[in-house]
Amino acid sequence: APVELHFWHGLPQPLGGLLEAMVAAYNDSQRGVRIVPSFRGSYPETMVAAIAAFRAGTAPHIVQMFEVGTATMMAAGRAVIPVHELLERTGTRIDFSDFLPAVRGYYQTADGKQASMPFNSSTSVMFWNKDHFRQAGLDPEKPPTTYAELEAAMRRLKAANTGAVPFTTSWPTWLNIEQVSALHDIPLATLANGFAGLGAELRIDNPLIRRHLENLVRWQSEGLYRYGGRDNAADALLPAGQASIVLASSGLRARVEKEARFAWGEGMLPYYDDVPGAPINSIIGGASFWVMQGGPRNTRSEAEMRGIAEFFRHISQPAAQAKWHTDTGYLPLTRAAFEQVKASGFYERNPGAQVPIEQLLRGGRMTDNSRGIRLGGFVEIRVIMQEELERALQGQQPVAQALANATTRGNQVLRNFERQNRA
Ligand SMILES: O=P(O)(O)OC[C@H](O)CO
Repeated sequence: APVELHFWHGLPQPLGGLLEAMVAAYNDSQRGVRIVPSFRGSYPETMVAAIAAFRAGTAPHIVQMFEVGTATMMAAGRAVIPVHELLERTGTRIDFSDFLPAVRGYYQTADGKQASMPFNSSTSVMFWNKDHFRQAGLDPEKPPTTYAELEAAMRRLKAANTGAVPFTTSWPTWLNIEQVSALHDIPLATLANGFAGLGAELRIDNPLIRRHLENLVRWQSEGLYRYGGRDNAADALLPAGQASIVLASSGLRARVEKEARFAWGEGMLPYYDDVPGAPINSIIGGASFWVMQGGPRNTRSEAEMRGIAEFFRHISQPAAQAKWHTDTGYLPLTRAAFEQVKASGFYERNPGAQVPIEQLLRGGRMTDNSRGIRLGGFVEIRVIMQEELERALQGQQPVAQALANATTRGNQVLRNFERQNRA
């Protein structure tokens, strides 16, 4: 009988279905392994469930974890089998040198060892409703590129009475704090956003982030911006025709393709053009796959380890990568897959689908501020930032207060994490 491997994921539809179809095709392609996928709710819910299951001795073999949980998983000790160890122990070769450095590096330890298996990496982009642009007398083929242009476009859209709010952002902190910091080459935290070790402190209370969040509050009061809720809740607004411009994960493309009943485009994130040197590259989002022990007294067998390693080798191949990228809008993670998709003419047939890659390479100089974020307890810190931002948007506190509070509370989480992990 084949080895059965449990795989928990956190992707909503239609992405979850595409992921499960990928797994089903793999199951059909060989006899040794059967992977059993199961949807466990949002990324944060999946993370909490996997950690609790480890304690109970019932953890899945593989769990999909968003990038925000990376430092936490790296510190999870015995619960996790690092990918480099899995590959060594099973004698499996995966050529990580062909992976995009921004992706591979996000999931590597300080000494360059692969901790988790990159899979659905995204970056954030802009989707816009071309029909609404036409109604507003805007060029539907020219999305705003700067925040000044965005504001002008929002006013035109509002005046056109399209029935939709002009602008919204999904993943509120990813888009409005984390990506804004990266694009403008400004630190989110000290110690290279945490990559240089424990002991980092938040630096989000700075003039650029204050200015941006104050803009959101102002735009909201003028009916130009709508806060769409925490995490990916605002994803629904663009495909439903309820928002004309959304900043969201490039992985939203699959849903827009499926649900939008209007012409739409995919473009780069806007930036503040009076910030010298901006914009540089955006950071990745999305998730990677972590290998877990079953529990404190439930370790994996050699056959299970071999099965997981084989599956990881399979998903690193150009064919699997290219299919996932073109089906969903997530990045092609290897150069080989990108070349294959380019040669197929896919980007000519699907304008905008190359934007995430171009934006990830924009500026050509990744810095400590645009490499990514490696902060312990970042899942919790995001909740704190969302809470404080919400209070500002509800008029309960000025943005300056929200940033001061988020910094104090977030730094407390960082200090606790440091204390628990220094030993
Ligand atoms: O929607 P995803 O999968 O690209 O994830 C978006 C963010 O990275 C989550 O932190």
